[in-house]
Amino acid sequence: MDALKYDLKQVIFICKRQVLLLFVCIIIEGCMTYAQPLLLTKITDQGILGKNLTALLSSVLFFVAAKVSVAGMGVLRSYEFVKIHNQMFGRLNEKAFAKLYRIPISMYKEKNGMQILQALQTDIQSLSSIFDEIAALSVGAVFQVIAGAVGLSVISPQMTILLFAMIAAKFIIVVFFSQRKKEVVKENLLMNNQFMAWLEEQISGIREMKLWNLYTFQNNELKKLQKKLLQSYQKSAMWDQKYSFCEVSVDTLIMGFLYLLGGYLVIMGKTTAGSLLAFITYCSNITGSITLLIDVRYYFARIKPSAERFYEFLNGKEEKAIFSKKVCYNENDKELIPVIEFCDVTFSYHGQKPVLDGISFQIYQGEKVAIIGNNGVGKSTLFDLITGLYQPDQGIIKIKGKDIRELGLETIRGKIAVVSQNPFFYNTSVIDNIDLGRRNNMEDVVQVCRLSGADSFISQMEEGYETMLGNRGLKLSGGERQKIAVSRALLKKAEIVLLDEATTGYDVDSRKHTMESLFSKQTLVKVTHQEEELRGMDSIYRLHQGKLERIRGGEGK
Ligand SMILES: Nc1ncnc2c1ncn2[C@@H]1O[C@H](COP(=O)(O)OP(=O)(O)OP(=O)(O)O)[C@@H](O)[C@H]1O
Repeated sequence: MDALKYDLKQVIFICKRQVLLLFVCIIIEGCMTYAQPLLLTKITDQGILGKNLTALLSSVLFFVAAKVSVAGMGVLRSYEFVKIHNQMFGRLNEKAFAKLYRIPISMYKEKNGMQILQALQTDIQSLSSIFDEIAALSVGAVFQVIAGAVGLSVISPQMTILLFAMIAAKFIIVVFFSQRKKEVVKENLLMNNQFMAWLEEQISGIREMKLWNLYTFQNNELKKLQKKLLQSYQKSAMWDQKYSFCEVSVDTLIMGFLYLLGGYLVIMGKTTAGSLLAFITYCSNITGSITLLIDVRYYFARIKPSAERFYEFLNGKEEKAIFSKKVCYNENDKELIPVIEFCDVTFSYHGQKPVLDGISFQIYQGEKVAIIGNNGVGKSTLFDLITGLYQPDQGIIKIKGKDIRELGLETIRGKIAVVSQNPFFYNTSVIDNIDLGRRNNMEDVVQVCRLSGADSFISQMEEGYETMLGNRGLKLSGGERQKIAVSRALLKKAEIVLLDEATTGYDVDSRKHTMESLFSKQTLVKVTHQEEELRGMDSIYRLHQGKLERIRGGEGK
C-alpha cells in the first residue's frame, strides 16, 4: 500500500494546478452549501410567514445564485479530476509496460499473455478510478460536512450531537460490508482472469478446434467456467444490494427521527418553521456527504485487491543487468578473444535435471559453427543463454571476453541477431516487420530482401512492402516467414548471428544461397538437423545428455 500512496502523492504533485483549482471549487461549494439553508430560513420566516416581499425576492435570488454556483463548481471539479485520473492511468500503464519488458521470459511461458494483460488492465483502471467522480464528490463532501455541521450547531447543538451519534452507527455497518466486499472482489478478479485466459487459448487454438471438431467439448468447458464466473458476479452484486438496502434504511431512520424531534420542537414553540426547514436541509446535506465519505471505505474495499495484485506484479522477478556498466576493451586483443565463450555452464529449468551440464567452448571472430543434436537436448536453450533470456545456474558466459552480466543484456542483444524456429510477426506492414524499430531506409531493406530471397514474393504482393501481414503474420507461408526473419537478421548487421533451424521451410532453389555466404563476415552459430547444412562449417558440435562434444574443427585461433 506504501507504493500506492507514493504513486498517489506523485500524481498529486504533478497535478498541483488541478489540485489547487479543486480546492478553490470545494471552498466555494462549501460556503454556498452553508448559505443555502440560512437563505431558506429567511425565505420562510421573514418572506413567507413575515409577508415581506423584498426579503422574499432578495433571499430567493441569493438562493438561486448559490445553487447554480454549486452546480457550476461541480462541473469544473469533475473536469479537473479527469485530468488527474488520466495522469494516474498513464503513469501506471507506463510502469506496467516497463515491467513487462523486464520480466524474465520464463514467466511468459508459464502464463498466458492475455491473463497477464487482462489482470493489468483491470487493476490499472481500478486504481485510476481513485480519481474518478467518487473521489471528486468525496473531497467536496468533507467541506460540505464542515459547512453543514457549523450551520447545524448554530441552530441546535443538541440535535447535532444526536445526528453524529446516529451516523457513527452507520459507520459500523459499512466496516462490516467492506470486509465482505473485499473478499468477494478478490475471488471475482481471479475468476475473471482465469476465464479470459481460457478464452484467449481458444482463439489461439481455433485451428485445432476446427480440425479436431472440438467445438462441443470446448463449449461444455465454457459453460462450466462461465457458471463459476457468473456465480461469483452474482455474489458480488448481492453484497452491493444488501449494502445499499442497509444504507437506505439507516438514512431513512435518521431522517424520520429528526423530523419527529424537529416537528415536536416547532409544535412546542421552541423553534420556528424556517429553522426546522434549514435544520432538515443541513441534515440531508450532511447525511448525504457523510454517506459519501463512509462509502469511500466500501469503495476502497473494491480497489484494494487490485492494488495488492498490481504492486505485487511490479515487485515481481525481473531480468538482472539489463543495462550495461562501462566496459573497456583492449583493441589489440580483439582477434585473440573468443566472441562467444561458455565457461563450465550448467542450466536447468526450474531446478529439474540439467539441460546443459558443465559446458565449455569458445567461438572466435568470423567462425561458422553448427550445433546438432536430437530433439529436446537443449540447442535452443543454449541460444537463450547466449542472448541472456535465461541465466545459467552455474558458470559464466562471455561475449568478447566480458561476462554478459557485466556487459548488460541490452548491449549483448544489440550485438546479436537471432532467427528463431518460430519468428514473431507484428500485425503491421512487411517493411515494419523487417525493419523492426524503423532504423533503416527503404533501399537497405530492399537490398537485404534481395539477398535473403524475400524480395521476389514481397514484390508480388498487392501493396509490396506496405502490405499488412495480418495477425501474427499468418498470411505468410512457413518459408516466407523464415525469409523475412533472415532479412531482419541481415538488416541488423550484428556481429553475431544465431540461426535456430532458420531454413527448414526453404525450397531447393533457396537453399543454394547458404547462410554462411549471406553472413560471411559475421560470427555464425546455427542449429540444424540437416546434413547438407553442415557443409562449409568451421566447427560442428553435438549436444547430447547435457554435454557438448566437438565433432569437427573448433580448434580456435
Ligand atoms: N520453459 C521451459 N520450462 C521447462 N522446460 C523447458 C522449457 N523450455 C524447454 N524446456 C525443456 O528443455 C529441454 C531442451 O529444450 P530445447 O528447446 O532447448 O531443445 P532443442 O534441442 O532446441 O529441441 P528441438 O531440436 O526439438 O528444437 C526440453 O526437454 C524441453 O522440454
